[in-house]
Amino acid sequence: MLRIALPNKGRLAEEARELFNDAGLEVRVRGDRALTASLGGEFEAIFVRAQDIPEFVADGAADAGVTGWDLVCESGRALSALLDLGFGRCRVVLAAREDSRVRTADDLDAFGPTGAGAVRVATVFPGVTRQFFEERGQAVTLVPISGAVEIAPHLGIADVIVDLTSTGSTLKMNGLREVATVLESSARLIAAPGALAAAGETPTDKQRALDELVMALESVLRARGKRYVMANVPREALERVKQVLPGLNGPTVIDLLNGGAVGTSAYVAVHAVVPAASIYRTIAQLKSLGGEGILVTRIERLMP
Ligand SMILES: Nc1ncnc2c1ncn2[C@@H]1O[C@H](COP(=O)(O)OP(=O)(O)OP(=O)(O)O)[C@@H](O)[C@H]1O
Ligand SMILES: O=P(O)(O)OC[C@H]1O[C@H](OP(=O)(O)OP(=O)(O)O)[C@H](O)[C@@H]1O
Ligand SMILES: [Mg+2]
Repeated sequence: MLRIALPNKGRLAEEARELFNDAGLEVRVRGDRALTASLGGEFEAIFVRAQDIPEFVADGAADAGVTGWDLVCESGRALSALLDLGFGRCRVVLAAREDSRVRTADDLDAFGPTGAGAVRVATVFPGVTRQFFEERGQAVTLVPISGAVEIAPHLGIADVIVDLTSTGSTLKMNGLREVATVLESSARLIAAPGALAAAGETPTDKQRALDELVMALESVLRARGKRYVMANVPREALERVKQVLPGLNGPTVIDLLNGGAVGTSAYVAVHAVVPAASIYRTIAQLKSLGGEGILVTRIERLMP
């Protein structure tokens, strides 16, 4: 049995569950507040706080987990990210009051009447923050707090903060200016390196299950940004159509057998996988090349 730790609530919970569902690992919860669930086959989920997942995976309480990279870094544990899951994108940043003189991290050196070392940094990421300033050779005083960090500079308990941002609206709303990026984060699938080989169960079974999980999630993530396009296009426009539809290995071209001999029909069907972001342009280009019966569908999984 491969046990996977998933966030029970908060920013990452819903998208993690959706991704696993899309990959065929349907979360079958026994009740509203159940802490474990079967994912079918040899997979089971435990639902815990995103903050605790790095510890659980590092200690072997779970074989793999889904959590934010920021939390993995903060834990300081040796964990590998097997996959970037693409959601929960945010940054840990250094921010100062808009009305302060601090515009870059270097400005902290000249901060305050007592000089370097006097800068107080409020954060829920003391580990990541300490490492950031250590690497820069700057002495700071950490003010660890557990939430609502943005208010600290206005309360006079800190000069700057290190906190999460994505759209930037919380910083702005609180009169703060982003000064430097400390860390870029997104949700990752994590595992402890070498842990599966040491587990009681036949190591190859767990490792194989984990490999299958990675492949299943990867194929769903790859498919999300793509669309499958089908169209009937004039045979004489085929070369230009190929420019529009590069596809994975170029489009699949299928003869339309409307009574005539193979290779003689005026139209051919073309199928291709294209980036979802430019689908509107692909359709317009196919249209202008005489394309008809254009059909676009989502793809569930994609394995190259
Ligand atoms: N604004 C955001 N945009 C994108 N991802 C975010 C954002 N805020 C947090 N995250 C990601 O989600 C993770 C969990 O944050 P979440 O808000 O769910 O928990 P929390 O508020 O830190 O803790 P809790 O609500 O359990 O007390 C973060 O560590 C980060 O990886
Ligand atoms: O740049 P933005 O898009 O404004 O996002 C940043 C905010 O999002 C997170 O808080 P969240 O909304 O998760 O609330 P929380 O403080 O209860 O965790 C984070 O702690 C920031 O406060
Ligand atoms: Mg939050």
